[in-house]
Amino acid sequence: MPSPFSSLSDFAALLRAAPGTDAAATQAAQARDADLTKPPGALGRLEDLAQWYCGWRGNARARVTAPQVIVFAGNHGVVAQGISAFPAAVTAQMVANFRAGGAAVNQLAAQVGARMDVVALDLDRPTGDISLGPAMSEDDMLRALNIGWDAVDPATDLLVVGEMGIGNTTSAAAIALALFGGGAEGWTGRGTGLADAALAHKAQIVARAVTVNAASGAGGLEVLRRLGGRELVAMAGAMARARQLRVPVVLDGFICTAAAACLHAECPGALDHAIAGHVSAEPGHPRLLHALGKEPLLALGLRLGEGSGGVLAMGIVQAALACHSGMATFAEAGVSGA
Ligand SMILES: O=C(O)c1ccc[n+]([C@@H]2O[C@H](COP(=O)([O-])O)[C@@H](O)[C@H]2O)c1
Ligand SMILES: Cc1cc2nc[nH]c2cc1C
Repeated sequence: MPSPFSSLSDFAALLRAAPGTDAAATQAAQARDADLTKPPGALGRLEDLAQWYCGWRGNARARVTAPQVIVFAGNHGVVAQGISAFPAAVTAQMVANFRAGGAAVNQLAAQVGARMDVVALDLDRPTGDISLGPAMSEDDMLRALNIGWDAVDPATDLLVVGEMGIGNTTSAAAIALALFGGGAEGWTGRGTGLADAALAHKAQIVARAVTVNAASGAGGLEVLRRLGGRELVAMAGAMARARQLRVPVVLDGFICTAAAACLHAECPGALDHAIAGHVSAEPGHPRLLHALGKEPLLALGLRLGEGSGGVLAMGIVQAALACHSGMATFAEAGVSGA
């Protein structure tokens, strides 16, 4: 199928024209919820989740039957500045591990019955060092957006986009700083486990990246092009495709949320089909979720990426829909109402 966008402004127009929820399905799901054999509200956030999901799927009695996780991988020129505890070679090595089934996300995807795809983006051609200039050209960004867009299975009904990219917490922190301001220190964390001395240096690199790229106040897609990585761009492309298909998205950690925040900055409402799966231990993540108005489902101290926290939260969404769509009503079960 030919790409539906051939410029960043085409892509932005697609975001603005994206579909919303089905109000009738939401209403019918609310009515069903009120009839189920439980005290009103007793399933807490599971009830909100189920109604939200039914609205996006246009089905008042929906279930999650075809979840998908896509792990995008990219390499980052800024690694040359000494901002990660691990060498860039680990990105490709972990891609091999994902493909062999040996990573954490492989085990978690199997737990929830999710299809898992691994997409490596030009690992032997890292992005430009963002502390010196833009990460990528518009052409490069369009390629990565298209790769993300095409990676979504049109038959999926719940999507997690995960990532692998040594150095990408520096990109994510720079994106957060450019979009939401404040000091670089507040958005900069240890990533894979940086020591104290290197952490202060990393915050300086984050601040420099935003200044050098004049990224504060630039549009969301421009911020993503100048400060992102190919895996972040592909995640944004996949999340936009999911929206077009009315497929709900579960966000993962700091990097995934930074990619998502660029869509939100470009087009407010672009993340209405997305929920926060978890809050990671990276200190910028709770701040970013707060800025996006997203309440995480889980808080387990994860700081792995790969889609791991998002996939765990998929299990909660599946459970919410199993209750909503499988429970008996008071009338069906012969249970007396209040
Ligand atoms: O998801 C998160 O919140 C998260 C927090 C810290 C690290 N990571 C993962 O660690 C890698 C980036 O860390 P770093 O230190 O190399 O920037 C990348 O592969 C991410 O998947 C992920
Ligand atoms: C080993 C390793 C696994 C990862 N998975 C996601 N990011 C990662 C970073 C490292 C270093």
